[in-house]
Amino acid sequence: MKAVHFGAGNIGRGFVGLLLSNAGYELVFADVADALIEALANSDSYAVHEVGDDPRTTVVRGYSALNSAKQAEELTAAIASADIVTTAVGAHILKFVAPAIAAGIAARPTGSPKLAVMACENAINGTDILKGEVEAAYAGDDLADRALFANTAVDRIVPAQDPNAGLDVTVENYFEWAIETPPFEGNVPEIDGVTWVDDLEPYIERKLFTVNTGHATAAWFGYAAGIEKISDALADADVTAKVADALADTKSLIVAKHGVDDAVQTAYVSKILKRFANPSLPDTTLRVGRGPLRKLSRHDRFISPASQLAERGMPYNGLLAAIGAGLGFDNADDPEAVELQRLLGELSPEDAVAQITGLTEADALYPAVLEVVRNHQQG
Ligand SMILES: NC(=O)c1ccc[n+]([C@@H]2O[C@H](COP(=O)([O-])OP(=O)(O)OC[C@H]3O[C@@H](n4cnc5c(N)ncnc54)[C@H](O)[C@@H]3O)[C@@H](O)[C@H]2O)c1
Ligand SMILES: O=P(O)(O)OC[C@@H](O)[C@@H](O)[C@H](O)[C@H](O)CO
Repeated sequence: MKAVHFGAGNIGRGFVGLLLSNAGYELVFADVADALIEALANSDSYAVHEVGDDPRTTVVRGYSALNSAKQAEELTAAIASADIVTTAVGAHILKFVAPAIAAGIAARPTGSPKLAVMACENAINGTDILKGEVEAAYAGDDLADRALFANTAVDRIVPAQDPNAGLDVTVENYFEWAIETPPFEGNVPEIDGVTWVDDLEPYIERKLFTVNTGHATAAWFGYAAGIEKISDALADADVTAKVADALADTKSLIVAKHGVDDAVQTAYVSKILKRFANPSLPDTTLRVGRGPLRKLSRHDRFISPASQLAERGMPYNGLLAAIGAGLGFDNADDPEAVELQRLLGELSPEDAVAQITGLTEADALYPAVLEVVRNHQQG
C-alpha cells in the first residue's frame, strides 16, 4: 500500500503522514521546499512529540521524499502506483498541486483500483476544490473510473516548530480526522484513527466554525493586545471574552442547523478552549492569525457562519467583533495581511467588503460587515 502526501510541513509530518505511516502505507512526501525535501530524503526517521496531559513520542520511519517542483517524472510514477493521495498544503495551494495529481492518475495502468484523493485542509469541502482543479488539468474522460475524491476534516493543533528541531514535530495529543464514506462505495481503507462519516458537513462546520473561528479570534485579539503566544492570549480576560462571544454565536448555529445537543456543543467548546490554552504548545498569534484574506473569505470560518446566522435572523455580534479584529491584523511578514492592509487603505468600504469577504448587497450580512469595514477605515 502506498500513499503520496503533498505538503511535508506541520500537519503533513505531524498528523496525516503519521497516521498513514502507522496504518502501514509506504509514505512518499512531496513538497516544494528544497531544504525540507533534502532533509527528509537524507533521513531514516523523525519523531512526533505529543505534548499535553499524556506526553509521548512516536517515531516515523520508512518514508521517501520527492521535490514536486523538480522531480515530476518520479512524482507521476509514485502517484501512478499509489492507493491514496493526500494534501496538507493550504487550500489556496491546491490548484498548484492538481496538475501533478492529474498526470499521476493518467499514468495509472488500466484496471488499477481507484486512487483515493483527499485534501486535508482547513476549508469547507477542500477535496471538492481539489477535484475541480484536477478535472481541469485532466485530459481524458475517464477520471471518475480512475480516482475517487473524498472530503475530510482534520483537527490537531500543530504549532510552528522550533527551527532547531529538524524534522521532528511537536503536536498536541488530541486529533480527529473525519472522512466522508460515500465516495468509497463501501470499500473504505483501513486507517487507524480515522472517523468515517456518511455526512461530513456537520463535522467540518462544527470543526471549522468552533476550533478555527475561536482560534483566529484569540489570535487576532491577542495580536492586537501585543500577545505572542496563543496560550497567553487565552489567559487574557478580554481576549477570552471575545472568543466566548464568537463561539456563542457559532454554537447557536451548530445547534440550530445540525441538531447537535446544546450541552454537547458546550462541552466541545470547553474542550477546545482547554486545547488552545495548553501551555506546552508553543503556538503563536502570528501562525494562528495567518492568512486573514483566506480566513475572512466568503465560505470560511467567519463570514460563512455569520452569514448563515444573519439569514436565520439569529445574533452574530461576536463574529462581527472578530471580523473587525481580523481587519487589524497587519503583520508585515504575512503576504495576505499586507494585501489586506493595502485593500483597506485604497478601496472604498463597498469595494473592500466585496473584495475581502465576497459578500454582495443581496446578502443579509452585508450591511453589518460594511459598517465594520467603514468603522475600521475611519479609525
Ligand atoms: N498546523 C495545524 O495545526 C493544522 C491543523 C489542521 C489543518 N491544518 C491545515 O493543513 C494545511 C497545512 O498547514 P500546516 O500548518 O501544515 O502548514 P505548513 O506551512 O507547515 O506546511 C505546508 C507545506 O506545504 C508545502 N507546499 C507549499 N506549496 C506547495 C506545493 N505547490 N506543492 C507541494 N507542497 C507545497 C510547504 O512547503 C509546506 O511544507 C493548511 O490547509 C492548514 O490549514 C493545519
Ligand atoms: O491553518 P489555518 O491558518 O487555517 O488556521 C490556523 C489554526 O487555527 C489551525 O492550523 C489549527 O491549529 C488547526 O486547524 C487545529 O486543527
